[in-house]
Amino acid sequence: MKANAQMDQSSEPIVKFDNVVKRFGSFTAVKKADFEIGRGEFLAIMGSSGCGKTTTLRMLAGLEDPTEGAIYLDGEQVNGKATWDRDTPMVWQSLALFPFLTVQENVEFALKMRGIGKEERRQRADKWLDKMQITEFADRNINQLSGGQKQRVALARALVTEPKILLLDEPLSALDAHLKVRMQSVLSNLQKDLGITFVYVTHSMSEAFSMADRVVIMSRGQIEQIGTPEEIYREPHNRFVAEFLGSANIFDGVVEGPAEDGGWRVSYEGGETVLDKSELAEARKGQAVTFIVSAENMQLSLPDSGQPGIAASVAGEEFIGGTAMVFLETATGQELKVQKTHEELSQLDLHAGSRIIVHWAPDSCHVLPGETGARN
Ligand SMILES: Nc1ncnc2c1ncn2[C@@H]1O[C@H](COP(=O)(O)OP(=O)(O)OP(=O)(O)O)[C@@H](O)[C@H]1O
Repeated sequence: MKANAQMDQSSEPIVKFDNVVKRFGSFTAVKKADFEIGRGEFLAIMGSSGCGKTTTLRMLAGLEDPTEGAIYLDGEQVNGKATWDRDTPMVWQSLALFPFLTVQENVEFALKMRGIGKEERRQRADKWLDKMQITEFADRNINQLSGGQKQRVALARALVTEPKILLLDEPLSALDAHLKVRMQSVLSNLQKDLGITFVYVTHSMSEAFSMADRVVIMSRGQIEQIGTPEEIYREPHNRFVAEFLGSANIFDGVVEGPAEDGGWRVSYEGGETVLDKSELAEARKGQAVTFIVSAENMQLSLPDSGQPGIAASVAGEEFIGGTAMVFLETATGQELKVQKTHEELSQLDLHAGSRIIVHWAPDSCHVLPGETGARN
C-alpha cells in the first residue's frame, strides 16, 4: 500500500523497517512491516488489542528479533544488536520506575550505567528534572508521587541520555481522563522542543490523532494504512480503517455507467449516487465499488420535502458535545449514522421511529481504494 510520507526529505529516515516479519512459533504477530520514520517525526502506531503494535516497538528497541527482514536505525542494520547497545530508551505503560531509588537516582540511573561521573550525572539529571518541572521532588521516593509526577520522572529518566529516538508504549493509559489530556500536551510540546523522534504505541485514536505527525494503523499484524491524521480521517484506505475510525457510513455499490456531468452513476442497496472522477478515474459498467460518506456529511430531510435519498427510520441518538450522532436504519436493514448540531435536529423534531430521508452531495463520497474492484 501507499504510505503518504510527510517526512523531512532532506535527511535519511532515522528508522527503516524493511519487510519485517515476526513470528512466535506458527503465529505471525507482525506481517511484512515496510515503512520509514523521519528524523524528528512523532509517529503513532495504533490498532486494537493484539494487532502487533508492541511487538513492532519491541523489535525497534531490540527486545525482540525479527524473524525475517531488516530494521535500520540511523542507517545501521540493527538485527541482533542488543538493546543496551542501541540508543532507544522506552517509556512503558507501567513506567517501570525503581521504587527503591529516589526521583533523582531514577533519573541518573542510565548515566550511572554508562559510567558517567557523579558530578556530571547530577548536572545532567538536574537539567531534566527542571525541564520536566519535578525538581522539588528530587529527593522523594517514587511511591510518594502522583500518577502525573511519576510520568514526568519516567520521561526524564528516558531522556537524560539525550537519545535521538524515544519509544513510548501506552504511557498514558493508566491516567485519568483529565491528566491524560494534560500529559498529551506535555509530550507533544516536549517532542517539538527537543526535535527528537517519538514512536508512540496506543490503542487510543484521540491520543494518536491529537499528537502524531503520522499514524500507522495496524490490524492482525498487518499495516493497513500510514498517513497524517488528516489523510487517514479524510481518505481511509480500506474498510478496516473506515470501520476503525467509526465515523463513516460504508456503501457497497456497482457502477451503472457514466453520469451526465462527468463521474460515474453508482447504485447501492437502497439508492443511486454519483461518484466524482477524482474519486474513480476509470470504471466499467458492473464494476464493484465501495465508498464511504462521513457522518458529518450526511444530510437529513423530512419525507414530505420531495428530496430524493434513502428512506430510513430513527433508531436512537447519542450526544457528542455540541452535536449528536443520529442512528438510522434503512428498509433493507442497513445502519447509518448522521452527525448534526442540536439546533438542526430540533428543527426536524426527530424521535425514535421517525421517518427521514438521508442524502448527501456527490463530492462527499470517498472511494475506498483498498477494496477489491474499487481501484482507480
Ligand atoms: N512472546 C510471545 N509469544 C507468543 N505470542 C506473543 C508473544 N508476544 C506477543 N505475542 C502475540 O502476538 C500478538 C501481538 O502482540 P502485541 O503485544 O504486539 O499486541 P498489541 O497490539 O501491542 O496489543 P495490546 O494493545 O493488547 O498490548 C498477540 O496475539 C500476542 O498474544
